Amino acid sequence: MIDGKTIAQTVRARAAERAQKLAEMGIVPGLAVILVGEDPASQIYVRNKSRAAKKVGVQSQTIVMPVETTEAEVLAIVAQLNEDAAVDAILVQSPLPKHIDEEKVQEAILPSKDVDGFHPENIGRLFANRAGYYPIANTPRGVMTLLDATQQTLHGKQAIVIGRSILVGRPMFSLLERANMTVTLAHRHTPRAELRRLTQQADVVVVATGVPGLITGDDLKEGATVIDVGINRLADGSLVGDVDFASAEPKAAFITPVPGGVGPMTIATLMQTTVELAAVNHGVELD
Ligand SMILES: Nc1nc(=O)c2c([nH]1)NC[C@@H]1CN(c3ccc(C(=O)N[C@@H](CCC(=O)O)C(=O)O)cc3)C=[N+]21
Ligand SMILES: [Mg+2]
Repeated sequence: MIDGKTIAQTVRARAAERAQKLAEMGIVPGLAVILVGEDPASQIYVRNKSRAAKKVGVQSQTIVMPVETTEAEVLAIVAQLNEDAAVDAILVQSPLPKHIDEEKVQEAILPSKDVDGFHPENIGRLFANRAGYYPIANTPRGVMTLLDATQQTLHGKQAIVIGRSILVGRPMFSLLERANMTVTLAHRHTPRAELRRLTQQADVVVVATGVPGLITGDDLKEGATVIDVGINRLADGSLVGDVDFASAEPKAAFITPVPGGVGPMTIATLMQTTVELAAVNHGVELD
């Protein structure tokens, strides 16, 4: 079992150390989170983010806006945060209400404050495998930290990513390819039988679809590493991933639980990225 909570704690502690170093130079990393509407899951994540920020020494502010907020109003807040020297990192919680063009909002955030790594300029840098520092989406980046903690060789092995979102699948594909894996990107149009054939070959399976129980033990190769990015709340209030844990766990060499796997890692990585942006934006070199 890959213990996301413990690994997240290690990442947070390291971010706290670096934030402390910056504070000694008079730089307090600043994170601004914009939440539009009252989606209950989003409220939980945003609360978790501000809690983590407090622990790490990141100055965080959450801007809560009503569901009827216009796109222009969101863009105006983003513009204001772009100008605010105390703000190093801007995150607009997804999903936004349907009347707001999410891509337009993502593109309005300064690439140098784009803590989610969703701006096309940052995505382009990642996809093109450019050198130098730029923010990378926190969920897939956190997944790489989890894989690193398993201390296995990725180089030359096979990976499959299921789901092609900007939040997870696309950047995940790039990061695994960068680790010199052979990567397949599957999605809703991949025929079911084809998907099973592909997952049965894979050494690393990353599932990010929002379909509970999509992947079972029968879909896996013996000894696979299984990363479950899904978070699905069932009618009884329980939280499950996209992987049927009970059947997958006996076949997997490593597997992440839900909750307590990728979720806490995403938040810890967000703190890591915020501290890095503060350093880069103030021209400070961190070790
Ligand atoms: N701009 C933007 N950036 C994001 O990174 C982003 C987003 N929008 N929208 C939604 C997704 C999802 N996400 C999660 C964060 C924390 C947990 C988390 O803390 N999960 C806990 C459980 C939380 C619970 O009880 O519901 C766990 O898995 O153990 C989950 C999911 C960030 N996302
Ligand atoms: Mg500051």
